[in-house]
Amino acid sequence: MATSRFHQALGTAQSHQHLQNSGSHHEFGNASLKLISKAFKADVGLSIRGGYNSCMRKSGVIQASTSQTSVQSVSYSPNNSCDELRRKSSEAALILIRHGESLWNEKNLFTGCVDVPLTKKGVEEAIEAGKRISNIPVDMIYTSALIRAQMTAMLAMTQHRRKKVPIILHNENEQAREWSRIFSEDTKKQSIPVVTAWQLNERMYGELQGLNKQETADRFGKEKVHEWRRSYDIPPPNGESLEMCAERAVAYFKDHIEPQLLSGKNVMIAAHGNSLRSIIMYLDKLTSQEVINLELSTGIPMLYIFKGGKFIRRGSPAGPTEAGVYAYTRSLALYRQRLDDMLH
Ligand SMILES: O=C(O)[C@@H](CO)OP(=O)(O)O
Repeated sequence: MATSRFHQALGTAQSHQHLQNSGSHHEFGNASLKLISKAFKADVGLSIRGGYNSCMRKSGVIQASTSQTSVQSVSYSPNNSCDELRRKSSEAALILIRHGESLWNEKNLFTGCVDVPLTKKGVEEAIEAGKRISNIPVDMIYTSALIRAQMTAMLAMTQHRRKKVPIILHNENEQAREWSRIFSEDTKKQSIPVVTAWQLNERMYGELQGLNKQETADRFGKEKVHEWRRSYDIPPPNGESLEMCAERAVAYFKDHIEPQLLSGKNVMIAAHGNSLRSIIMYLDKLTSQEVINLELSTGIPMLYIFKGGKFIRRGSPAGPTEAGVYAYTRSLALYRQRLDDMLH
């Protein structure tokens, strides 16, 4: 019985850490983006990514930059001679979004791996999230296998200024792959591959799935239910603990998503409260005590920059305009400037 560990955890859990309010690492604060873009105008000719791409082309490693619709075509070679240069010079954006409100969030039911769609409010949250990331580059999208995460990703992308088309990859068998082939290179260039992975699913909530959260707390006690919901290593009855969820979600992140970031691709992940908590625990190097206090709201995008092998949290866009709340890096400011130039 891990009650004492639970009480210990509860002691440190007095003030919950809401990521969207944290606002840490805001390098450029509230400076207007125009000013940022101007300040870094000198960097325009010296595109970091350009240098990296030519290096990759020379080495024959790069396939089709952002245009490929098959993840299999991405080749990442850790021993490549250009790797060091790439690691030092390139940066990639990583956006994490917990899905918008689902019909079972609304009813306060434990959901886990039950595949429930969004509510109208959830649809609106996803669209709002999309507005906040509409100036951040997205080259690849990863979602769980569950419809609420997929709806969120797709709805968010309807707001993106670049207007690329997110396309779900069907790699389940040879026929699915063959039947979903695209035969135009131009069309491929205007699309974003969307990879669905069960490993990013919500924590499997075992025998709590479908139960009302309040009724469960009334029946088993508030503390026991908090332990099931937020402790790191105590699983709910016949379900996954956060630790077990991390074993598949973080492993998937390291094996499949990190190599994309390393190769300079900007990635968005649409997933769930607990699969994302486990990934954030890895990114922010949180302890099993600290992660207890980590709460994610529905439909709030979080931005990380991957640079020099490190993940830097750039705050979370909680304000009305993303420029004021995101801390843009030089490359992001440049990307936005290009969008402005292209669209005006
Ligand atoms: O029901 C669930 O699947 C999750 C997320 O909504 O609940 P909890 O807040 O307990 O992690």
